[in-house]
Amino acid sequence: MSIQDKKYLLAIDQGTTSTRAIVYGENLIPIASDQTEFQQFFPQDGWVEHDANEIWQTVVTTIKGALKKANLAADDIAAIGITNQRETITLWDRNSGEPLHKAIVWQDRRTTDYCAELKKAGHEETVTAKTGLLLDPYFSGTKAKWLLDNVEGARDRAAKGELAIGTIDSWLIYKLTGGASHTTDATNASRTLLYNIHKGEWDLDLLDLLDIPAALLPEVRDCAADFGQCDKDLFGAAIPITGVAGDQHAATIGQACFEKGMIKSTYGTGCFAMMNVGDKPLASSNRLLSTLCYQLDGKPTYALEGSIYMAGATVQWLRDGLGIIESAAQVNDLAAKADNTQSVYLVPGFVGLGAPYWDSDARGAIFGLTRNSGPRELARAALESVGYQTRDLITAMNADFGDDVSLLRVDGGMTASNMTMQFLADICQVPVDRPTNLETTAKGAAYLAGLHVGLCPPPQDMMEKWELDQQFTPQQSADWATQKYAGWQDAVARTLSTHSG
Ligand SMILES: Nc1ncnc2c1ncn2[C@@H]1O[C@H](COP(=O)(O)OP(=O)(O)O)[C@@H](O)[C@H]1O
Ligand SMILES: O=P(O)(O)OC[C@H](O)CO
Repeated sequence: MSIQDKKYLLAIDQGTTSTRAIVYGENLIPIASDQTEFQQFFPQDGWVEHDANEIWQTVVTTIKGALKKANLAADDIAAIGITNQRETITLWDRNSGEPLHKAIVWQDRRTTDYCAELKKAGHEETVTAKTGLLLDPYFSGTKAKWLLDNVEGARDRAAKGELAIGTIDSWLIYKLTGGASHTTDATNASRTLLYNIHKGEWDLDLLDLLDIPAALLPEVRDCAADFGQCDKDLFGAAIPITGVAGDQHAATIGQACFEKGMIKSTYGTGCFAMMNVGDKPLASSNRLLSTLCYQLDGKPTYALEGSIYMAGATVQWLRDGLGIIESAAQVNDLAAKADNTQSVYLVPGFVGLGAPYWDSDARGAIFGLTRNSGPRELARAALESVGYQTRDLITAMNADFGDDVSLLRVDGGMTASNMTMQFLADICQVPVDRPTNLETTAKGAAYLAGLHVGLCPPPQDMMEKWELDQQFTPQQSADWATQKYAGWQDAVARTLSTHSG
């Protein structure tokens, strides 16, 4: 069958806790999917690792599972798109394809001291100017250096050209193509701390600073490009891989935020807000990240990003840590019964605070408890913390962008909570739009793959096809929002590790 006769696309969504494969039919309608979780390793306090081989196996089984459920053969698939947890890094042997160590996950804080040393030595300004990022252990570069310094023999073997390094997309492409392609896309590259977002290339000064040999790194391509073909022995046909983007970038594409000023916010475990800022990078003066939004036809489009570590994960804490609910969905009924006269604030700094505070040493705190406070007020405070944190990001984005955000597109598991979405609209004082398709990440990856093989229309058409499920408009006054938010700001100030009280 020639590629023009094939109607189906397949997206791999390789996330932090699970891997999903989704088969799409015409007009990007999902027709079958398969999902599997994999093990999280916590070898020390603050360390988080994944077994790259296990991830690879989950990709193989979910692809086979999704094809089976769709009743299709590999030969029916026109192209594969890959989207992935970002920043997580793995080092492997180029010949055997075996990892030398477990992958170091984006949440891992083992390079905190090294980042502090680099900051102290005055390197942050240069790093931020070149990459748009901050000297934080979140990003891949310092993790890559840790691997080279700590895996026995890695530096020698790297010097001999025997090793390869890459983010999860790059690892999966390598495995899918039977070792034929060591590539990545510009969005994933832009999260490594090694990629110059202005020049669109690996930055030799930064590679030098972090002591990482350039020969280890993958070749960087557009998001819709030829990344190689699957080894036909894997699924029975040599399916081309033609779309790749980091998960938050793919969600921005899946939400059709193709115009400057459009913003999406994804509420899963954490929350990641991304604003399309057009064809020039916008340096943040408010501790946001300046990053790639996507790159098509060799032309980069840039974004401002705010990353929050705890959104739905705070609801999980109510369930698993406090035991006051049995399922995430129950939080809504509980919160709906909260006493409106109480002002309880929960600052979810369980693993530190992300944007715009970037305080690794802060820890969670609850303020405003009275003798009448109980599970109901805590449930409401947990949901509201998501709204307050989003207002933090929007305030920073408005200041950086120079124009106020007028609409927020949302997606992710937590958007099922109408109460959270209404509070989000009220506290941010902007309409919140929830689309019919909440699997925007996988959809974005499938779109990129389809765009390259001519199965998907240009971005403008995608914007017209975006479908609203429900809009939440602000029901409270701006004064109400300002007053509630002032209480949050006070609570955060008292939670930061620099607070002296
Ligand atoms: N009805 C709900 N109300 C509030 N939170 C919810 C609800 N359903 C799911 N969640 C939260 O959403 C998160 C799951 O969203 P998902 O997008 O699947 O996350 P991820 O892709 O990061 O694993 C969980 O942390 C869960 O606590
Ligand atoms: O896998 P997720 O959905 O938790 O996303 C992780 C982000 O890409 C980390 O930057």
